[in-house]
Amino acid sequence: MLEIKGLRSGYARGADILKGIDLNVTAGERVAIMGRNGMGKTLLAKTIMGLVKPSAGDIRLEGAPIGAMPAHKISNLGVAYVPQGREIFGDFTILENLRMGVIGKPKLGLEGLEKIYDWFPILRERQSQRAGTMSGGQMQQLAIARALIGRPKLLLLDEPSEGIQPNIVHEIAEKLSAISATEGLTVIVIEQNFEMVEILAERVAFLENGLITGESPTSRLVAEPELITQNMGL
Ligand SMILES: Nc1ncnc2c1ncn2[C@@H]1O[C@H](COP(=O)(O)OP(=O)(O)OP(=O)(O)O)[C@@H](O)[C@H]1O
Repeated sequence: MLEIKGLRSGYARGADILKGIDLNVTAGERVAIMGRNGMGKTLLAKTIMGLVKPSAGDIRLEGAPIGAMPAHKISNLGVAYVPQGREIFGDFTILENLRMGVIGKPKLGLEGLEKIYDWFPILRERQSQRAGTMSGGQMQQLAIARALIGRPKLLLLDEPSEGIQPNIVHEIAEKLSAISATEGLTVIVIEQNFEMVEILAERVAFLENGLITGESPTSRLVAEPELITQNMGL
């Protein structure tokens, strides 16, 4: 459903950090992108989302070229992004934050809210409270829920385990796997934390020096964990 070929991209003109990314993700698949800090994982997510324009290469979503599209159009085609750091509006209530997930989507209202609340019951319980009062794990659930309420086909997550306690990391990974399985949601997760990757992703692609330098089924990395450090150039 997502085909990336020869993708080059950078934050500054003429300084490409991604130097020819090739990556194919099939519908309903859950793929993790792992790599050392500063390798351009966030840039890859931002480029797929249309927040940074590629300087070369091709990105296709279900066959349609999206590389030159602005972010709101890509969002309307069914791609959602949960950024690193979550970007929750702490002064707004949980429900108000969820409403933001359907802004700019004229065909969607809050009809998906009950399903979202069934997936993340803490958000139902606390819907009228200010989001800034929640724990890191609860805020991450809210950020994911805000992305899901727009009914994406492809969900991009950037370091969702950051700043979250291990038991909540497991819970979020299991929840996302279940949602992906029941809804056919395709997931690309940028993640350094293998505990989340192990539960959530079926396959790992390693990003090193601007290229995808290796790929492996997650099960193989569980059996041979030394492959993780080798592939990450550590
Ligand atoms: N807004 C920006 N303008 C210019 N350079 C940037 C900007 N944001 C990040 N960079 C640099 O671009 C490179 C790639 O950053 P990016 O955040 O995409 O990597 P990453 O693999 O996601 O790293 P991390 O795991 O630390 O978030 C890094 O060297 C970073 O310092």
